[in-house]
Amino acid sequence: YLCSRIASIKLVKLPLPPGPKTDWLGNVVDVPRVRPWFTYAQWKDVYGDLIYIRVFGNPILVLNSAAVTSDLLEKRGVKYSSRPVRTMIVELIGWDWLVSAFPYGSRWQAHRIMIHRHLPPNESSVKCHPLQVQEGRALCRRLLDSPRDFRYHIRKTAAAIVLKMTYGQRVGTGDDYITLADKALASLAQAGIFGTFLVDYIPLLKYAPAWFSFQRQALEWRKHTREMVDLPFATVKEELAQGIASKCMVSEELEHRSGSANSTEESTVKNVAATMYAAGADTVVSALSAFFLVMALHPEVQARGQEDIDKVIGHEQRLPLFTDRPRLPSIDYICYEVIPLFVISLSNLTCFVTAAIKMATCDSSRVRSLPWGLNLFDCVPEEDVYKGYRIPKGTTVLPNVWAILHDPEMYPDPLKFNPERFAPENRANGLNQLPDPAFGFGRRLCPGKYLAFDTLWIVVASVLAVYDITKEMDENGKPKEPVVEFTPHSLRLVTNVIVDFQAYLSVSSHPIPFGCTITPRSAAARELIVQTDLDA
Ligand code: HEM
Repeated sequence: YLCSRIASIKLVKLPLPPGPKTDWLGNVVDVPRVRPWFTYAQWKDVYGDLIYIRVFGNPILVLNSAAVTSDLLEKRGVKYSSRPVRTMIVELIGWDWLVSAFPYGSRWQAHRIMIHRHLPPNESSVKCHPLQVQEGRALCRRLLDSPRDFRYHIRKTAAAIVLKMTYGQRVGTGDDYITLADKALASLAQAGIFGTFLVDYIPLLKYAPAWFSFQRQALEWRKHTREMVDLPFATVKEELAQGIASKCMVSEELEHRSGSANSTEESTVKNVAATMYAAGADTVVSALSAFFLVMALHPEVQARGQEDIDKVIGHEQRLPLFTDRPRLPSIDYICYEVIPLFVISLSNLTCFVTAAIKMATCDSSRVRSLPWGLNLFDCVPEEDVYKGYRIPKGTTVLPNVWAILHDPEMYPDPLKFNPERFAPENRANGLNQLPDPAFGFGRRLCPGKYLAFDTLWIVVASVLAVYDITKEMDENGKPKEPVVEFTPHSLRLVTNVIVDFQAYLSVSSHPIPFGCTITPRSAAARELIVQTDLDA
């Protein structure tokens, strides 16, 4: 007992990690509301890779390099994988089913195991490939009919893959679910910012009578949140009872239990399915939108990808398949370089920040990224010591993914959009590592990583095989520069997020609406789009 007392006294004496000065309330005053990750990256020169700040009294530790992120979130994953419970969002509005918001523990683990049954942790989910090929082709068809609606089409593509996989629903019949999910996800956008409601600061207020306005609001949102989880699940259950259910995650899990799932098992299936949609649809939309934007801006990159596709399959008069992938590395490079362009968020901390970024709009200055931010994150459940610093219990940890993916020592000329950086000859000495930090770290690493990347790959390959993406023309026939800015996050679809401190984390960012022209590359390409079977 004495030893542990002495150890804890010693711990208290250890210094906190360095960080900027605080005001008399203990808050850091000069954290910008917009793109704080840039400021954190700049503070690296002054304070180093670990920066400790306080906001509204809450301790926050920013991790500014891949090395410290790996040390804490990966090597000490047991301590650094939890999430704080947020009163308004989780307890009152009912986002208690969102796996990405679960505190670390056995409940999270049971859900995670089920996710891995359907999304293998270290490899592509090959059984999803036919669906992804099909949706890539369907997208090409839709683009032919109404190319100007490309944003709407890619949203359908992303939703279709996750919906079919989880609930066996096709988009069309699944559109109702998309609307339902949008309504629920909108509550995250509106209530997610920590502090929007007083109950975030004073959790005891959750016991306030139902006539309080925040309670009424929470109740209304709760209805949508519950419906998002319950309704599609009930539909699959009903279809199973009638013997007409398609093969999908929910039907497989329920069949596996031969209809005798207990209520805990049933709720695990429900939660996992709804989380996959919440986590997987909007993030992929961000990626695909960013792809169209950079293709309009970088015709030379597009031409290089098309040239490779033509060499590999052009003469076969067909659209790409996953089996072509080993021979089409340039498509992989484009996808890798697109990933740091959009933001995902995740997190129990968050933002609402204007992640609007000026990406390069002209030939000379190409910016490789930006609206990105800090990856989500974890709260420390017990005091820890790292590099001689004390990390207090309850500290929220923010890995600054932007800084990691734009570290000039790792990614030379990091703001240049340059897919070729990922070619083997440019990756010697640990340079230009794949942008894996975009998918998180350690035990909470995104389980949809391979699914997401495969979707991106097949869409990029299919679209480039048959379309040219160019800037729109103005009334004088001159190219119009697309608006190159990113939203702080999608107002309608905020995925994966438990939003916390305003200006501390970015959620999910999309390019703000921009125009581009999408035309078939040739008459043969048009014919190919029309003639190709959707099924691979
Ligand atoms: C480009 C697309 C995507 C990106 C960039 C992305 C990124 C992330 C990140 C950064 C996290 C948090 C990881 C952490 O806490 O360290 C996460 C969590 C998660 N993602 Fe993704 N994701 C994407 C697509 C998907 C897809 C398609 C799915 C599934 C269909 C998915 C399912 C999940 C789930 C279930 C979690 C929660 C994991 C947990 O808390 O244990 N994601 N994602």
